Amino acid sequence: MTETILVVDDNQAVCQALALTLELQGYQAVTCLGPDEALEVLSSREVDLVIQDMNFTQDTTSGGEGRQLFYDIRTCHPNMPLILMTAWTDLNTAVELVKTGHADYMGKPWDDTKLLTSVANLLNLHRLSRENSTLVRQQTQRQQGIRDADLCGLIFASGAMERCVDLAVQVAASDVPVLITGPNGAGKDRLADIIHANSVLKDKPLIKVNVGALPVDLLEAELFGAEAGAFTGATKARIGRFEAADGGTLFLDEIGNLPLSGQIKLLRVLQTGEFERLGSHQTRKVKVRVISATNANLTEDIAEGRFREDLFYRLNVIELVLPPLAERQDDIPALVSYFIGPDFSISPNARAALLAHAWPGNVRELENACKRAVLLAKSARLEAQDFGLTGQVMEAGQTNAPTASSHPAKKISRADIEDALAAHNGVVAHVAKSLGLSRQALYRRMDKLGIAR
Ligand SMILES: Nc1ncnc2c1ncn2[C@@H]1O[C@H](COP(=O)(O)OP(=O)(O)OP(=O)(O)O)[C@@H](O)[C@H]1O
Repeated sequence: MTETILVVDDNQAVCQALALTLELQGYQAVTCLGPDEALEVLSSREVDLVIQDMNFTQDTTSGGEGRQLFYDIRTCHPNMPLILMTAWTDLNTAVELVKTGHADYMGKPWDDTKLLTSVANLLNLHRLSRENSTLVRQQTQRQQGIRDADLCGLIFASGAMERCVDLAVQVAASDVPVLITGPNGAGKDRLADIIHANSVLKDKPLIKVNVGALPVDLLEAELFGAEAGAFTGATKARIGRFEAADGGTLFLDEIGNLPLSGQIKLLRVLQTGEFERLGSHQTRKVKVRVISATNANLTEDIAEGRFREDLFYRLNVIELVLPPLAERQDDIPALVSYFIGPDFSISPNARAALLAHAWPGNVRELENACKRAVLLAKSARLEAQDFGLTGQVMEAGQTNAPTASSHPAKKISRADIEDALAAHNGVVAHVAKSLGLSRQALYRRMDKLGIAR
């Protein structure tokens, strides 16, 4: 964008010379011969910088007129960058004015190079301060929006989480589908609660289905319902979760685990609201807002034919990317004090260890570590060893990969699982806990890696 510079000088020749110099540098120059005209221009069009003389009436050399114009401009445009063109008699006044900020002075006759440098510097400074004010304003608005929202007990202190929560609160107002992506235990379920709690549907049901936790053959009956006799063991008719959520919100966790046949049905409900219970030809219709979540790389699943692309775009109208805990370190102390409660505190050593840990199981792992620390603590001041942190620590300078659906969540390796199985004598509940995974997530990972159950 071309920046506009207003030149105010009672000498027409000076105006023309300055305008030419500025225009040759790509600025747009507007000239006027006195203060009244200058103030009129400033009130009627966008100006980015003013170059002004200090005296406008013949035989006046006090600089008083220039000072008056300076303050008149400042009254209406407090941050307007200004360059004062001074004769030696005005120097003291100019120096005094420059001290108020956003201003510079140039002795007459001026040096073109110095003048252009000063113009560029002031414009740059002005741009930065404008950008900064925009950021501050946006942050204040965000914080206000978040303050007014129901955060369902979510604890956070990091900017990354603030942005994520802000987006959740904003999208809550509409009824578009939201896909929450992020690693296990990072708080995707919590974010779904926030979206529902701040939506117009907040008094309607919020139904949650962990798609990954259900056996494939029961999943469709669970989602869409089944008539009696629809499959072995279905002795009576059951309504599905879509019907239960009618008028409200349905949260589909671990959506990446939905088999292809279920994906087709889900796509149809999202498009038309229609579906049939298993074993029935009667078409039913519901109005449900769908929030889904995944820790899987759905774009990879699409490329490998495991997930329908059309369904992905339906679910993913808005994507909320929840960063891993290791990428939002400011949340760690806040979460720790919440989980250990007011009767406990942590030593500086413990704090350092908690910040250095890589948290592959994210907040769930942190919550478990805190519970353990509180149980085993010998005093109210918790030490690093009370948290039992073994295994992964963040390497210096490490930043984990982003968790957008195009990037996989941090992997728990075969060796991690085998080590944990050995350490916990194969007790899956303990292994899952130590890795910060749900039992189902652990089983799925073991199956994928070919580790015997
Ligand atoms: N910011 C937070 N403040 C308080 N508790 C949190 C926060 N984030 C997560 N938790 C707690 O951590 C645990 C795991 O969170 P949640 O179930 O929401 O994670 P998730 O990403 O849905 O995990 P999964 O992918 O395994 O389903 C829960 O007990 C949840 O209440």
